[in-house]
Amino acid sequence: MASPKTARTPLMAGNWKMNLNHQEAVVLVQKLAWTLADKKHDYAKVEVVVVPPFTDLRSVQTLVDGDRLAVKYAAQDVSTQDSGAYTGEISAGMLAKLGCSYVVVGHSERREYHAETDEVVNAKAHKALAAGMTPIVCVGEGLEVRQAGEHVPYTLAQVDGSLAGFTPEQVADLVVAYEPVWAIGTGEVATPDDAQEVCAAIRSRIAETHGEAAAAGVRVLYGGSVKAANVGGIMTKADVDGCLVGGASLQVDEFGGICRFYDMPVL
Ligand SMILES: O=C[C@H](O)COP(=O)(O)O
Repeated sequence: MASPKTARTPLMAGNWKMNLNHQEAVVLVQKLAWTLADKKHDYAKVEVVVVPPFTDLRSVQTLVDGDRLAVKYAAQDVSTQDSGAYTGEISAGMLAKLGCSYVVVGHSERREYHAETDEVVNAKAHKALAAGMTPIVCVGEGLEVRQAGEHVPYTLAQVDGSLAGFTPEQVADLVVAYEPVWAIGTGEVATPDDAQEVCAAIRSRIAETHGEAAAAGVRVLYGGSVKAANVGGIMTKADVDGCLVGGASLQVDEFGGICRFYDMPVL
């Protein structure tokens, strides 16, 4: 398949989940920017995205704008609705107004604790894109599915459902994050070959459903216990274009190291 990895800009996204208040958020983003500035980080070479809780976004926006930082930021979720009587929901328009570049949709914790189906994830991804943000569409199997050897078809079914109704041009600009649930927050990182197997299958499926150009453009991330120590090996894989990082993104040195993956040992 014609999908040279070099044509895609690596993306490192740090999903803070329900951690850090708005003051702590500002401190972390400042420290991250300083750490990367010390290394003369080229943000055009590796995109850096933080994904704070909703309550932190305005403070992060103020810092990023005020200090003209190249760090981008994203939301962890978005409503399927535009406005109205949906208590607790946050619309894509609100997030776009705050300057979010990306929106994570369909994270396994949303799928598990909030019963989000592929249909809901798909609706959220469409809302994000319509508002000018890039969805980071999460997919991935649980332990039982993995043990049954069904992880590839299971994940591809999620890809099909979550990407329904997008044009090939839209898919080319999307981000898909493969996160095997058994590797999230457990310390059980998938091997680089495990990550490559499913990320390659996702790209092949997109080639079938949306064409070669979409497959060549779409960025496929791996997520699940990524750390500075193991990112080097994961990023050698041809179909892994970056990482969606949880726990390690709360530590500046860890996440800074992950963003500098090409300086890290390949284990
Ligand atoms: O969104 C991030 C993933 O859930 C991975 O989390 P983790 O790096 O803590 O395993």
